[in-house]
Amino acid sequence: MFEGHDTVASGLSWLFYCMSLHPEHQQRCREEIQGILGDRDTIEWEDLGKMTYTTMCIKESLRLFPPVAGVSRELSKPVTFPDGRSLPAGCQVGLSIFAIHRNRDVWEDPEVYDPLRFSPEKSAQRHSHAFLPFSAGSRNCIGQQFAMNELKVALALTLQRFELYPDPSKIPIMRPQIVLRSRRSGASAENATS
Ligand code: HEM
Repeated sequence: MFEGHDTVASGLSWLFYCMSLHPEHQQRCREEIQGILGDRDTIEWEDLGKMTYTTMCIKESLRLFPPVAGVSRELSKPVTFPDGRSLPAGCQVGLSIFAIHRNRDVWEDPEVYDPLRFSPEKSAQRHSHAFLPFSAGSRNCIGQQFAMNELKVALALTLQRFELYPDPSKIPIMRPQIVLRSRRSGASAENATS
């Protein structure tokens, strides 16, 4: 349940929340999706690769609210850091994905939701491990492509029908468990056609 379900549920909840807070990005995604789908209410495989702005919005949401906020590893060999400090083999090391995603040395105004950080040009300038929602290395997430596709499909079909608004009476409170949850929903939806 943790790997395939709770993670996507967390990612989707925070994505809806980000969209509700940023109607301009929400509308740009909606227009992109309408341009791809036209009158269709089903999504074909080829549609997914065309959702470039939507993908940037999803990534920015995964940066600010990584469903898996941290991972841990047991060192199989000693590690020496650039500053000369080192850790011996056998150490348990915790890695905060949440903190990496908000590192001021890497991300300008890290608290700001800005999908354009994930434009191809800006992404190319960044270290490959600056953005790690699916971890990295040999034990990274085997479901990441599937997860991204689920998020795209769910967002596309939702934005086609609904407008998302923030709910000020239910501002979410982050609750990092194994998966980053919220105590409250944070957003509500209204039929986009009414
Ligand atoms: C937004 C959704 C998801 C996120 C953020 C996510 C994140 C992660 C992360 C960070 C890890 C590494 C854990 C670690 O290093 O200890 C992981 C592992 C894993 N994920 Fe995902 N995941 C997501 C969705 C999925 C889906 C949809 C599936 C399956 C269809 C899946 C299957 C797995 C499996 C099997 C592992 C363990 C891989 C291994 O240990 O070799 N994940 N995931």
